[in-house]
Amino acid sequence: MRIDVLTVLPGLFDCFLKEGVIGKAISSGKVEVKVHNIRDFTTDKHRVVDDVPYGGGPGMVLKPEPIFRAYDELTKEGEKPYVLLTEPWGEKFNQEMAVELSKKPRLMIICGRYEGVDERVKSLVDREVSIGDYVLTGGELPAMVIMDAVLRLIPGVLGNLESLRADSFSDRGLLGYPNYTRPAEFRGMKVPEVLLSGHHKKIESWRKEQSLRKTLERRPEIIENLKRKGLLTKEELE
Ligand SMILES: NC(=S)c1ccno1
Repeated sequence: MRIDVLTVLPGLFDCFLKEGVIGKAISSGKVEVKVHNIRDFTTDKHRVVDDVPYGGGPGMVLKPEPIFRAYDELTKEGEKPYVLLTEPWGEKFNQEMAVELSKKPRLMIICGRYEGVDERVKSLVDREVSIGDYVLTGGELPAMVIMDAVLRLIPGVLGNLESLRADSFSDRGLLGYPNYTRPAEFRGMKVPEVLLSGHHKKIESWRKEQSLRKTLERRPEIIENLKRKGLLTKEELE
């Protein structure tokens, strides 16, 4: 997969693209991520990327020209990207969308900033995406959240596919089970005996029960939804 990011603050991505699982995936060539400074696509000597809103009002709006120039330049060759725009009022990002996006060969993420982008930029956009109902100083952090959730799903990026399977939200949207590691007792808190038993069937059923219990406690609507769709087994319903 290739991802092109358009932003006025490229430096925000430096650590994200160098460290951890994402950094390794990029350095090993499993995925390609290119961050582009929208200012590099301006033509004036002050490299202006924003302007006051028509009709008045607070703040500044990202101008269309530099973004269109960037899009035209970056899409001259190769597959056309699926274009996302990160904005607070976009479609809510979730694991289902992450899975869908992970199957695209190429993405472009336009990071909103200031009061937002000129509305005409949206003629380039396939999906406006929000990571939550709150307003940030810009769309760069949402872009990193989306890239993290999407890139980890690319085959070969996560060493152990098992951890993908055990993800929260990956089994019918159920929350993940509790995890423990050594020591077996820490400050009087013991690891559940079943996890020390070596009995894989019992461990699996304990994990399933914990996952259902946690989902029922924290996200009962997910259980109701699965019940309505007939996606819970008889045992799980008991
Ligand atoms: N909630 C999102 S995605 C956002 C983008 C910019 N500000 O908030």
